[in-house]
Amino acid sequence: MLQSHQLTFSYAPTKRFAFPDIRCNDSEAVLILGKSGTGKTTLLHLLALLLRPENGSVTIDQTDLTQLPPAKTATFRAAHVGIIYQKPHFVSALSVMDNLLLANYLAKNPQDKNRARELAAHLGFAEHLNKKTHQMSQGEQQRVSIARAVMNKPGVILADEPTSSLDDVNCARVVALLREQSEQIGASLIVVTHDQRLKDEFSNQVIL
Ligand SMILES: Nc1ncnc2c1ncn2[C@@H]1O[C@H](COP(=O)(O)OP(=O)(O)OP(=O)(O)O)[C@@H](O)[C@H]1O
Repeated sequence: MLQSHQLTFSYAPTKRFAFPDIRCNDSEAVLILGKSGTGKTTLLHLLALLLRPENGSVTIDQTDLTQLPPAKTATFRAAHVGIIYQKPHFVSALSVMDNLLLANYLAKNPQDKNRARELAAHLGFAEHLNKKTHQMSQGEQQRVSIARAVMNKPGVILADEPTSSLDDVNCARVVALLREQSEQIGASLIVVTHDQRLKDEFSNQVIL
């Protein structure tokens, strides 16, 4: 379960954001819609504590992230939050398999090759596990991103514009996979986007 309360953030005194509260129960999904520049990525980064809010709190599975000592934040995030970025960030020197296992390592969990193989088979990139990520198409890379985000069965999945660069077929496929994976592990799924194609896919919506 994810809940934010009265989050505010400033990049500069003239650029201040006060965000609506977000609540997303286990196995549920919330779509956060907004035009370019309304602060969608900023909000997502606050929810993951990649940015520290000026005020307010972010609670994930009963832990208030804003109260965690900085040294514990990265490990908590790695174990409890799966993040899918608009453009996937991988370690280019590593294989697809090792990029997936890195998620386990960063969360201080045992490396689970079987889970990586299962996810790859289910998400349709089993034959690419030994490749480097740059040898895959954008749609394939997006599916690897989803697999990496759920490697540790996190309580929360945060997706930043997961579909904006995809065609309609891959857009529908990525949404279906995100929902299916989050329901399977009982995670809260938060998607931020300006992609109007997703409007009809989610009943819980927050407009920025
Ligand atoms: N590091 C930064 N320093 C100063 N201003 C920033 C910084 N990052 C973002 N901004 C500004 O804050 C505002 C919100 O940015 P943000 O990336 O959260 O918007 P967004 O809604 O995700 O936009 P888009 O849909 O275009 O990705 C923008 O006006 C942006 O210029």
